[in-house]
Amino acid sequence: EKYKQDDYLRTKAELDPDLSLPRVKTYDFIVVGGGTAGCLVAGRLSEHHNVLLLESGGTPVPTTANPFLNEFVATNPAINNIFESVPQFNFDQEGGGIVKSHTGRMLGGSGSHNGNFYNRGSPRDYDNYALLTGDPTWRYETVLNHFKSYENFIGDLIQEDSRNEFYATGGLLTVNTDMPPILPAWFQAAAELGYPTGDPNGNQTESFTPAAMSVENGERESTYTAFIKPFESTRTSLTVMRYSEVEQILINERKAAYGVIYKRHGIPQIAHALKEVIVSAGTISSPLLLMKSGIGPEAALNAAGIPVEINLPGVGKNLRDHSAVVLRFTAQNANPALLPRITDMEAAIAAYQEANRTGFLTRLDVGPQAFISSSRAKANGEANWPDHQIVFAQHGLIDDGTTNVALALQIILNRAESVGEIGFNSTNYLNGERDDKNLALIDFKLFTVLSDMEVMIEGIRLGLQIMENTTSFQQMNVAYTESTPEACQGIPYRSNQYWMCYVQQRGYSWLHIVGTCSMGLPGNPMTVVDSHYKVLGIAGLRVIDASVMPRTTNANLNGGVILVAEKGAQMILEEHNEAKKN
Ligand SMILES: Cc1cc2nc3c(=O)[nH]c(=O)nc-3n(C[C@H](O)[C@H](O)[C@H](O)COP(=O)(O)OP(=O)(O)OC[C@H]3O[C@@H](n4cnc5c(N)ncnc54)[C@H](O)[C@@H]3O)c2cc1C
Repeated sequence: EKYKQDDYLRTKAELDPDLSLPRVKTYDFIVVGGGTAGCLVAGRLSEHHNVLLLESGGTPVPTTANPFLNEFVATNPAINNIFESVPQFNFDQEGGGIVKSHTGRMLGGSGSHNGNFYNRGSPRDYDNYALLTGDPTWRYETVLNHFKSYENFIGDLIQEDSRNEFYATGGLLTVNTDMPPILPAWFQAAAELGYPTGDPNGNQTESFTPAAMSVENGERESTYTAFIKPFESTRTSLTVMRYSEVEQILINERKAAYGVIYKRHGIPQIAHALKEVIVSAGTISSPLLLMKSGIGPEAALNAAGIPVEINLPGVGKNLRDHSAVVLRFTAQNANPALLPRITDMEAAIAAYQEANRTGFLTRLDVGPQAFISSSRAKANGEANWPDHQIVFAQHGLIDDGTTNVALALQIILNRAESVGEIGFNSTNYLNGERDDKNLALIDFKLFTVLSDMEVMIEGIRLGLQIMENTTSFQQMNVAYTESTPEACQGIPYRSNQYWMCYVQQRGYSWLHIVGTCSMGLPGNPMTVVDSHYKVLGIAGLRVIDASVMPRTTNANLNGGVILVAEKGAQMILEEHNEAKKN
């Protein structure tokens, strides 16, 4: 609230004396949304062009910097948009089936409140994008150069001999490895079950791996801290406007985008773009902004009374997500060397506050992890393209004087075949509603494809094996402690039917949503943008964020979104430099 008030006073002083008429200012590029993708794109383009970045939130609060405190910042409505889904019937039934998606509303976006897990995904994910778009530059061997250009990889590796091929230092965003004391036990469990060990990035294959994190010296690295914050006060070609909500993209009679209408602290403003408007408002708000501007499925636009600029039926469709369940355990004979806990909180905080931060609070609060190929993946000839992920977590981090330590495994289905959508609430729109939270009809539809449920149950069974059937964890006397959901009472315990019921009751969205402005082949009716992110049928307009990814990657998403943004920024710079030369 203080940040907002300070920014409001600055805005008022700047716009005084005339607050009644919108100002019109002109830039080369306008970037809508300063989240994971938008901050990188605005930062990179402003190295060469005059750029306006419009973000509906403000500067991230200091609490966002600590990797351990993400749960306190991820759900606070002052800095997040909290969207409610339409009722879901295949998961989250114990929670009422209304899923709350909390996406960051601040510079850095969801990358300023997320868990700091950093995974690129599988090379096969990008090879698949090349197939889906018909553009070979999406193949991993090519996008690897983009990963290397923005990453500053300073972490340890399990496969040290792969360092030169897959990693680079010198990029603006630091990536590190989290090596918790439990890692050797995790790897031993892998060996007992016949799985290899490896690294999560580089060349992800079926393996147990450490977690990688976007953390430097104990502080969160986001695209805001890496690409905007260090340059904002000195780079005159970069203008960042906070608390600035874009309401509409301006499109002329030649079907070219030439600017945006936005409200800065509620004060109407207009900005014009000489070159391009780039929408980076995230998987929920990007399709909504397109629809508010007349770009989307004709029927939905007609129902809302919005003049149709172009009929693109794919806008809001193809919602893809990671679906998850958690299994809880207790280590009844925990080895404190492997599962250390904080015995002195003040000492832990003091260690964190040293110039060279050390200790518990510099680490991730979850990890290590495993990437597994299900029997469905194997039957599809994709043994080398894992489709689920298992993430270990130690809870109860503060020592309570007992040897009992709470543990959990998250089982995540990363390459789900179930497809959802984001519809447009035309009734609310006709009633004058413009807030995305009241316009989005989010329908995840997770687990609507039966084989997704089967893969999830396979993952659950593997999770139980890791904890219950390996000497590694049995030495700690690990026991499964999750209660039976009420709706599943009476179903034979641990049968497939039981786990199906369990998933329906307690399954949840991992909030790694993509695909609602999907890249694709031009002839595909679901395609919204081409492989260069250009909106079909409208000149001067691109979408660059998670919404253009046609499928989720096989891992936490942020690394993939940063890649999408870096590739986009390089493409735009090349195209406009070429244009200048010509
Ligand atoms: C709770 C949560 C935890 C996650 N944890 C992880 C993790 O540990 N590791 C990982 O890799 N990934 C994680 N993710 C996923 C990852 O953070 C997101 O996929 C990624 O940040 C999406 O980037 P984006 O640029 O598409 O959107 P966002 O980062 O969400 O950015 C969109 C931005 O646009 C702004 N905006 C929206 N509408 C407008 C408008 N009309 N005008 C102006 N501004 C607007 C928003 O305020 C926001 O800042 C998590 C996501 C969530 C929600």
